[in-house]
Amino acid sequence: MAETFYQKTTTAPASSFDVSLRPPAFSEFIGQEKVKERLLLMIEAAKQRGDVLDHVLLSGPPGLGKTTLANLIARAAGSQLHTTSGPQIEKAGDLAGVLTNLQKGDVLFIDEIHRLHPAIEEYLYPAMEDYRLDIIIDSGPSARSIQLNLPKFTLVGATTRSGMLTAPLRSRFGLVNRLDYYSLEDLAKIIERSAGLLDIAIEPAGAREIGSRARGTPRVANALLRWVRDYAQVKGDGVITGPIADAALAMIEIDSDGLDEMDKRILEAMIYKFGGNPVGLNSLAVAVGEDAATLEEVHEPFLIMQGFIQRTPRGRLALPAAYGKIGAPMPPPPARPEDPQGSLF
Ligand SMILES: Nc1ncnc2c1ncn2[C@@H]1O[C@H](COP(=O)(O)OP(=O)(O)OP(=O)(O)O)[C@@H](O)[C@H]1O
Repeated sequence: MAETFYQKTTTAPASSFDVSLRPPAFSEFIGQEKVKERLLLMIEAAKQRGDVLDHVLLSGPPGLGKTTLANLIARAAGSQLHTTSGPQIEKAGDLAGVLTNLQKGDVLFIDEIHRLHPAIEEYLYPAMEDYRLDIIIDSGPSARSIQLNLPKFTLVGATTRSGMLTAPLRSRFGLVNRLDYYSLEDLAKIIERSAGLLDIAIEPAGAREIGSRARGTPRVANALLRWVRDYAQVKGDGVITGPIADAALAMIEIDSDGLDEMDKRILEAMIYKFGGNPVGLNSLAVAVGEDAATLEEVHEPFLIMQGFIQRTPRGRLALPAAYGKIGAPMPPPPARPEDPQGSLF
């Protein structure tokens, strides 16, 4: 399946390693059962009707398989996949170029669709709804609109920030799917599958050890596997056992819950620098020296899911588990203003 020239994977951090491990069929895609079931049903129904698939939105933190699913949707539908991303479409002309290059039934994958410019997003509405593109050419008094008919196509949008998607865009997707973090069982299966493909000897305990520290994320699991393989080769006999995986991950400071140095720095800043008070995203980003978007898309969802922090209307708050993780004493409970020095009752 050839991919078009405008595929520049500047924003998608998939490496050639990721690509080589990408499941080639739904049957090899582990986990996310509900999402798979819905997609397969939708593909089957469209095939029975001889129709083109409806538009699909995939949301969730990075590395959970959105790009992989876009590939699988195109394959299962027997369609050609075209890939681009929100930031790559800078002008209406870029979008027109992409859309007019499509054939009937093709799948257009737009990664980071929440980063599309609002003016460009508006061109997408009639394209998605009526397979029509209205473009304005020229400006001033000679400005005029021309209408292009597009072939029926399927848009697969991926976003790590579904909250940033505008309501009109979201409502134009026939199916909206949120990908969840993977269970330890599924991650262990993914690691064993990847190890098989890469010819790495691994024991089930080794796969579980890596899986338990992979932040619920297949891309992280595969990256850790690669590191542990190197460690096993140099420090052991090449076989990834539980203790080898444990020692290898300790060496790169990934703890037993999968927290890395940045996660711990975030918890420390919240507790020590901000005194355990609610803190805003930007202040936190400055305090830990990390980009606010990375904090929000990568670290925060994982720390929330693990019960270390909470989002409140006043900002991010460290929970008791965070104090336990970094060995800080819990703050005293706040004084109750409605209970001044000795009430009468
Ligand atoms: N369910 C799965 N089973 C097996 N491997 C998986 C699964 N999901 C993802 N992977 C592997 O994890 C890696 C990352 O997946 P992918 O690139 O699809 O993530 P993504 O969600 O699109 O990330 P991003 O949004 O950051 O591009 C790939 O190597 C892929 O093969």
